[in-house]
Amino acid sequence: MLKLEHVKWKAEDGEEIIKDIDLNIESGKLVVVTGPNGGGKTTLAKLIAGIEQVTSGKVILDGKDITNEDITTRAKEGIAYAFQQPVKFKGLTVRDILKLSAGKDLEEGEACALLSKVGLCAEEYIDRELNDSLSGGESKRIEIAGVLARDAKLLIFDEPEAGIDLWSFSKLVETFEILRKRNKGTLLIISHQERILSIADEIIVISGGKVRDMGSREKILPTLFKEERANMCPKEKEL
Ligand SMILES: Nc1ncnc2c1ncn2[C@@H]1O[C@H](COP(=O)(O)OP(=O)(O)OP(=O)(O)O)[C@@H](O)[C@H]1O
Repeated sequence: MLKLEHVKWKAEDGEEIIKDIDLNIESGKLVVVTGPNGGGKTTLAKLIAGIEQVTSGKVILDGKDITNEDITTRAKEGIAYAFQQPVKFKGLTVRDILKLSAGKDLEEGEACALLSKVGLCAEEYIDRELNDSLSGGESKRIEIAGVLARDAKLLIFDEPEAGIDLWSFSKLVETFEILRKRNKGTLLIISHQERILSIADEIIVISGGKVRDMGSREKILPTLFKEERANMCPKEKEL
């Protein structure tokens, strides 16, 4: 469903951050993108969602070349993206943002069900304003609920575990598993979390702007941490 062909991205200073990435992601899969900090995972997700535009190469969604389409058009084509650092919208309530994300009026019950999927008590949060009074973890969960509200073909979550308490995280992992079972759309999750890696159909390891490895969870997981160890500097290994 999603194909990247020779995708490269250079930052403004000319440094090549994404170096010739080819990917083929099948429909209905739960794919986890992992790898060391600074490896290029978020940049890759932004290139897929259209937040950044590729320097060269192609992005193809369901056979359609969307390389030159902007973020709004890609959202209409069915790509939903939950930022690593959620965006705040002063003046809007949680209910407003869920409606906007869904692109339709939501019944009270539907909005509450979305909040419950991310471990938030709807009664307490539905009329809260999206301002600085929300904690980082609360904002993050509301942002994820917004992405879940979208009937998207490709749901991208950037480190959904970041700042989320263990109970809510378990709830979120359950939600990811339910979404996968429904086989409705593809989930692309950037994560370092073992619990998320352990439910992946496919794992893609990104490091130094390249795909270092990819394949089924059974193939990748046994060697994943050994490889990370091999990449450590000698002093670190001695610890
Ligand atoms: N706009 C930019 N200008 C310059 N450098 C950038 C820009 N965006 C990202 N980078 C650099 O590109 C590299 C990859 O960043 P990216 O955020 O994609 O990594 P990541 O794998 O998601 O890391 P993490 O696991 O820490 O979230 C980093 O070295 C980062 O500093």
